[in-house]
Amino acid sequence: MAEAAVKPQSSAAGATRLKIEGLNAYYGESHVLHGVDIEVKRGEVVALLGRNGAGKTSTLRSVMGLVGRRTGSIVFDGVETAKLAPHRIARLGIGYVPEERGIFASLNVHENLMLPPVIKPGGMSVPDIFTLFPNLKERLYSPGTKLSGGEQQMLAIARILRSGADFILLDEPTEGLAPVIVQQIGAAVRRLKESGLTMIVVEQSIHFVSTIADRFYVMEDGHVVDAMTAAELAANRDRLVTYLGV
Ligand SMILES: Nc1ncnc2c1ncn2[C@@H]1O[C@H](COP(=O)(O)OP(=O)(O)OP(=O)(O)O)[C@@H](O)[C@H]1O
Repeated sequence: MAEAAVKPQSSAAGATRLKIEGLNAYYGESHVLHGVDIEVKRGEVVALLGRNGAGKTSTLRSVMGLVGRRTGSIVFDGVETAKLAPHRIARLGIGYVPEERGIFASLNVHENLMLPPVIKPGGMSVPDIFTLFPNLKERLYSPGTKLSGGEQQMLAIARILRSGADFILLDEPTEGLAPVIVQQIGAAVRRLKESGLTMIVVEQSIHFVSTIADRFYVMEDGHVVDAMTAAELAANRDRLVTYLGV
């Protein structure tokens, strides 16, 4: 990837980009998040771990404003976003890659790639995207239906990078993918981090995120029950495995 592919913001590295405090979220009558507290600093890759139904996806959706209702505080780059509409939140530079990937089956790779509007200057150029994910260049005119799971995941990430988002929410990016593709996604995440992007990655297993994340939060029953740094991971692996039931 060329150096200018994703321009790091000028503000100091290590400053807080996202601070979630006392977040509660509801789908209709269903109260799914119960006081989530999470902080992400500039340039970090932060993993959200937890079993099925722990509230990881709901946390990402709350950051984007995509849950029915949310209370508490979600400050992004100094802006309180808890009451903002999803399109306003996206324009601040937050990009969401959902678990289901959302590739349009009837559109080809190029059309899918060009679909989202550019929301912020400094997004990745198409040549740089092809350097990051060469598979996409080879499949440029293949329809969405013909793509493998790995190609769909790469396209879903690429589409968000082109939009100029520099804070990326990745929901279970490796789900159902072969080990060799998981390695490619991991390498891409590391390169994006080197370019200055900040990311939250949701996963159910520690295997993938232990190779990419700086810090880990563990969720259970709609709130954060544990947190650790990458340096603390090895000493706490047994505890993590118990949380995750693996
Ligand atoms: N649209 C919805 N309507 C009602 N309840 C929901 C909805 N989406 C999720 N939930 C509930 O919210 C809780 C948290 O789900 P969430 O998807 O955030 O968990 P998760 O940790 O991401 O798990 P998964 O890996 O299964 O996505 C669960 O009890 C789930 O059943």
